[in-house]
Amino acid sequence: MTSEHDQMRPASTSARSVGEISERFGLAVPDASEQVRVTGVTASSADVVPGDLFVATQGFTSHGARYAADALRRGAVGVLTDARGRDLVAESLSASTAAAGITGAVSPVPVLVVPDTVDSRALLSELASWFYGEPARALLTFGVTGTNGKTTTTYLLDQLARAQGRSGGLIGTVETRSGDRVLPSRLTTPDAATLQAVLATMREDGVRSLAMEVSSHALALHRVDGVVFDMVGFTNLSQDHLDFHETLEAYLAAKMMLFAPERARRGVVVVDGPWGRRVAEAATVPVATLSIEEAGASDWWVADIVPAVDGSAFTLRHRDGRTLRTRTALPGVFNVANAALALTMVIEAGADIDALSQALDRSGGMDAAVPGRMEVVGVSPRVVVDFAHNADALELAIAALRPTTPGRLTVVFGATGDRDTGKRPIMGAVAARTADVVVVTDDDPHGEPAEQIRAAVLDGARAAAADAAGEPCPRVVDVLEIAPRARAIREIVLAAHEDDTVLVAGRGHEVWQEIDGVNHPLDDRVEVRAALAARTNKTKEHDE
Ligand SMILES: CC(=O)N[C@H]1[C@@H](OP(=O)(O)OP(=O)(O)OC[C@H]2O[C@@H](n3ccc(=O)[nH]c3=O)[C@H](O)[C@@H]2O)O[C@H](CO)[C@@H](O)[C@@H]1O[C@H](C)C(=O)N[C@@H](C)C(=O)N[C@H](CCC(=O)O)C(=O)O
Ligand SMILES: Nc1ncnc2c1ncn2[C@@H]1O[C@H](COP(=O)(O)OP(=O)(O)OP(=O)(O)O)[C@@H](O)[C@H]1O
Repeated sequence: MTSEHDQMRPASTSARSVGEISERFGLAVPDASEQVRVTGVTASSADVVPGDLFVATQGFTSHGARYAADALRRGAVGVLTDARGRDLVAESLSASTAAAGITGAVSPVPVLVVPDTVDSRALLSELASWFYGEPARALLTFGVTGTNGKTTTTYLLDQLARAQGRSGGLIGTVETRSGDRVLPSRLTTPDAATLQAVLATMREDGVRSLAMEVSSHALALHRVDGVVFDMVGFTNLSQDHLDFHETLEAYLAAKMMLFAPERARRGVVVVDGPWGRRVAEAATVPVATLSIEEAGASDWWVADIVPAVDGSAFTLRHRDGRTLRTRTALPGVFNVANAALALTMVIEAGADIDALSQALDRSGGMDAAVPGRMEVVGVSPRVVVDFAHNADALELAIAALRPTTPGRLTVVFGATGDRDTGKRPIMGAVAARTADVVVVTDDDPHGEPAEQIRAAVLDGARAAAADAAGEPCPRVVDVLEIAPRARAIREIVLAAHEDDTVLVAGRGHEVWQEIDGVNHPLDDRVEVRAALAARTNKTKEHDE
């Protein structure tokens, strides 16, 4: 494989000729090129493997056609692009020839041009799905959308597929998994060409069930147009990603696209909030409703939740009397919501509730561990690493840990640069309203000065801490600023008492911190373990 990145491609694909592609999609192409054989499709020059058709679309930062020379050098046998892209392909090739001299020049390839009336991203989806033989049809497909809980719910769906004896595939923020093959993911939902190649790989690997996260970006940018999910699920909606969607209404509208016949056959919607109720009402495919908060008002609901340090037991009930009692090892009521959604999706997709119940009893419940999601890295003091990176998730994560924290609850977190700036003070305020110690540090600053991001978070935290101090029952909240992040984690873990809880929020499974376009290694779990080890050594030295 010549790609810079690891990727999943099916070992065998039926080659299609350029003539076949141009005819199928009504694209003009020079006659002499019709016999050129295409063996793969990609939208990223860095991912090209020899024989690929390189689909060059207009992006937000550049036009893919600018990378045509790179794609050809890696073995692309054709380029599909729009009218502007055709000119850019020519520019890219002549610039590359000028730079390399005639001997290093890449040979021109057929360029298929998409008419102005056609959306190139939508065409990419349709083309990739057709090219790989509509691989989604070979799988039982589950798609999950919502602001929070997608990753967790897909891991739980994957576990349920395995409990039912089906080999599972997974696509989401943390990783992409086909049978035993695992790759770290670059996006939550991959671009259409990558997605269809992964689905074709799963079909080849004998995977029978797919659990996949479907982000709002993916829906808005046509990444999943080539899939009609057998079952889709909606977790919740709260403020996030407004740098992209601009308004919550537009964000909801993007999520809603999943609940239409073009994208899904059926769905399950958590209706514990106004947004979920709107999704259920406006869906144009049949949906079952699920509530965690209210019994009897929806098709399914959760009852008898018994929370514990190591997860919660709960009962899922249907209005027709069907029930299933099980447990999830993930802490917090919000994880009961994720577990109940996964169960309901599987049951609504046709699983027998009693057989499922027995399978779960045998395996000890829903014990899927999700990397960086409420991951307990230390027990005394308890140190939990979580991916909460918006106000709603942060509040719920802190609330989930409060009942089992005899001492003080500290939260260490920051906000990302260049993204949804409005959520920063809200996150600061939420943290100060719910934790005892708020430590504001850095997340991924991207291209923004880190101190500017921290200042916005601190504004919200300090205002809420002042409010807490003035309440009838005053609450003392310490608000600290410590950077960089590794130092914040180390200092807080070293200073914590044994009965305290430290929540390190926002980065979960991530292993790189991006500052000004440069990736620096940073894994919260590694930093926590190092701080815990330093703590142990300090205690030993003290005892000696
Ligand atoms: C807004 C957005 O989603 N942008 C994604 C989109 O970028 P774009 O279309 O603007 O592309 P571009 O960077 O202008 O480049 C134009 C074209 O040139 C191609 N190119 C570019 C460079 C190169 O060397 N060679 C090359 O061929 C690109 O593949 C692209 O087709 O397509 C790119 C290639 O697939 C993605 O890397 C990029 O994700 C950016 C980095 C991103 O941060 N996306 C986030 C916001 C995102 O998609 N997040 C969601 C949800 C997350 C969540 O719920 O928390 C997700 O699904 O991950
Ligand atoms: N059902 C839920 N409701 C609210 N918050 C949740 C829920 N499930 C998880 N969370 C919180 O959101 C964080 C992210 O969870 P998860 O990764 O499962 O969601 P996600 O939708 O995949 O997020 P992202 O798209 O950003 O990767 C968790 O670490 C937890 O703090």
